[in-house]
Amino acid sequence: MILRVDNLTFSYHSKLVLDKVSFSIERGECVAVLGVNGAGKSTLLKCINKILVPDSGVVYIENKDLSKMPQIEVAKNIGYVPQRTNVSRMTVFDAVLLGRKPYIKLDVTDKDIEIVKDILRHLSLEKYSLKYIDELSGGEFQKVLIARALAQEPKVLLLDEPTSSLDLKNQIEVLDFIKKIARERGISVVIIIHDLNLALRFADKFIMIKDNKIYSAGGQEVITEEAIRDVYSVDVKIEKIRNKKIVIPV
Ligand SMILES: Nc1ncnc2c1ncn2[C@@H]1O[C@H](COP(=O)(O)OP(=O)(O)OP(=O)(O)O)[C@@H](O)[C@H]1O
Repeated sequence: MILRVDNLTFSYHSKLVLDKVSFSIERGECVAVLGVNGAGKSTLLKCINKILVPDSGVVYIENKDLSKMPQIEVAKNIGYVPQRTNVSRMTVFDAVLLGRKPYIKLDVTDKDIEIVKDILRHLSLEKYSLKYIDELSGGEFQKVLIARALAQEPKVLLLDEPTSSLDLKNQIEVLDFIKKIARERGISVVIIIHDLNLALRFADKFIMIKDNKIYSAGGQEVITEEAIRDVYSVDVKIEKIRNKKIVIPV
């Protein structure tokens, strides 16, 4: 088991957001976190990434208590792509190289450069290498953030709506690439994603959050018409095409 969240409770001041949330993720598994706006999904990722400190509960990475881990170790273990971020003006290459920061002692090594080049190539970002990140489109910038997190070679990758600015082709390409790299390198992925059909295509497991708690968790079987009605207050029909579930709002 790579990541274990045990009884995590978090409040902003007196507002309870996460109430005794527990789940675990195996190596190479991709897990989608689902729930309405404001359900606490981003807060959950921030607690896992030690940006926020939970009121109670423990996050374990390979059985090590995250709260006792030095920040540099956290950075080697967890890559995080936030929903919104400000990055100072730099080239795409340098922005992705920043992902190597936890590993760089004195100088950037050939290995660091190779890793960055390889990821840029895989995400079709090579042509933007020397472009400044503030000259990119929203979707291109989102891909750079994903590339930076992958350059970190984390054990756990946390993605907060990483494809929200991407066009359909890029959404599929980027998610397929993340899935492939997760499988090959045994990276566990936790992704917040609003598009249920994209989630069904990408994720091995699903965690549905409602009223500060986990409503249900498991494989595709937890994505049912009833569950979606309960969690999102929306009526949908679930069909199967080529044995894959498709969610259709009715
Ligand atoms: N810094 C903050 N201070 C106080 N309340 C906050 C803060 N950040 C988030 N909240 C509140 O906590 C709740 C959970 O927010 P969070 O961003 O985790 O939800 P979410 O499920 O990720 O939503 P979305 O799908 O809209 O991104 C919301 O009610 C939000 O208003």
